[in-house]
Amino acid sequence: MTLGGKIRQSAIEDGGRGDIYLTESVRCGGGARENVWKRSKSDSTSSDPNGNSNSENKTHWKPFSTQNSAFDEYYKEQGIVTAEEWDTFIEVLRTPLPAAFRINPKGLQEDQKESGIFEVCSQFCEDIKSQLENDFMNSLKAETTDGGEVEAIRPLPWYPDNLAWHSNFSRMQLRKNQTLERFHEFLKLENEIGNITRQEAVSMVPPLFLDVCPDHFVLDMCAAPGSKTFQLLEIIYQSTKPGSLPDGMVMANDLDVQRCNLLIHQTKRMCTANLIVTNNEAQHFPGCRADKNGSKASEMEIEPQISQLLFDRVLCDVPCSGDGTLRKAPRYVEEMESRDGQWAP
Ligand SMILES: C[S@@+](CC[C@H](N)C(=O)[O-])C[C@H]1O[C@@H](n2cnc3c(N)ncnc32)[C@H](O)[C@@H]1O
Repeated sequence: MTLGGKIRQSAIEDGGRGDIYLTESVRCGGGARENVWKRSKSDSTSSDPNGNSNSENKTHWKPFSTQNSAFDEYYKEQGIVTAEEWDTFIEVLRTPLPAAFRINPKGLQEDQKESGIFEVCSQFCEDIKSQLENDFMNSLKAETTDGGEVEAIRPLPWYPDNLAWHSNFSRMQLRKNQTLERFHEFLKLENEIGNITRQEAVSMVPPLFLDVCPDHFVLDMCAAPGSKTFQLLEIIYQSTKPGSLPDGMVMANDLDVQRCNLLIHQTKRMCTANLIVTNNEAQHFPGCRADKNGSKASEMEIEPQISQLLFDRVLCDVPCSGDGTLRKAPRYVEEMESRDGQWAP
């Protein structure tokens, strides 16, 4: 399991000292998620039953260390980061990762894009964009004036149609006051029903480079937990008429069956029939037989020489070091150790 898939976390930096405080998302009884702070044992009597945090009780929470000499030693041994770049590297790892999310454009039609008539076919997408541009961009700006940030939220300039957004707020900041909480609730709700997907900006890049068309068959070889699978589905749906299915499809594969489960949970928000989830080793992925032109099963039996299914695009998002996750989950800096030459929590 990669670090990213292990736990959903967010961090907030404590003003002057550079210590990083961590919030964890935990599953509560009814399936709802609530943020809690990690506390030292001696603080057990001062808990806030509502999980609220403020500047008064913040002093009770234990900061996670962002120092680990074994981590430094391991990295220096690899020779990946030069001595001159070392301080910058560590500084970047200590900087919390900005939150980003993408609007699901399902049903946005190319021809309607030109004529400017979006309302009927992609009502949700346009409503969400309008709410972000006309409501939250202004109301959240007021929240950042003393924090020095100019733009609280903004579209990522390199993502088409202003569909991907960057937010300067951490999860804890989003809970700080009513205006931010309203934005937080908006994000949570729209994410739950599939209108937006929270995904790191850098993770949105590879599916864009694939230049996927609505009729493409795409194989996502290391797909869980499914952020890029969801994005690929969005792309194949983007020019499809509402009420009809795209000609393309995504086959999403992962070696880890539990992570396949996560993937299914993520992608069911898309309500699509154009997704197949498989559980195989990518290096031994079996050949698939199917007729892209849509022969019926009965016809396939009559014609067993049906050709091997070829994919138009293959995305292989192989496991990475996971070090970037330290920016979201700084406690791993302290917890990680080198085992058999592998760096793991
Ligand atoms: C970086 S993560 C993929 C993230 C995913 N593409 C996303 O955007 O949400 C790498 C994935 O590769 C899977 N994996 C590792 N070895 C694999 C293998 N031999 N075959 C297929 N999947 C593998 C892991 O289970 C993990 O889910």
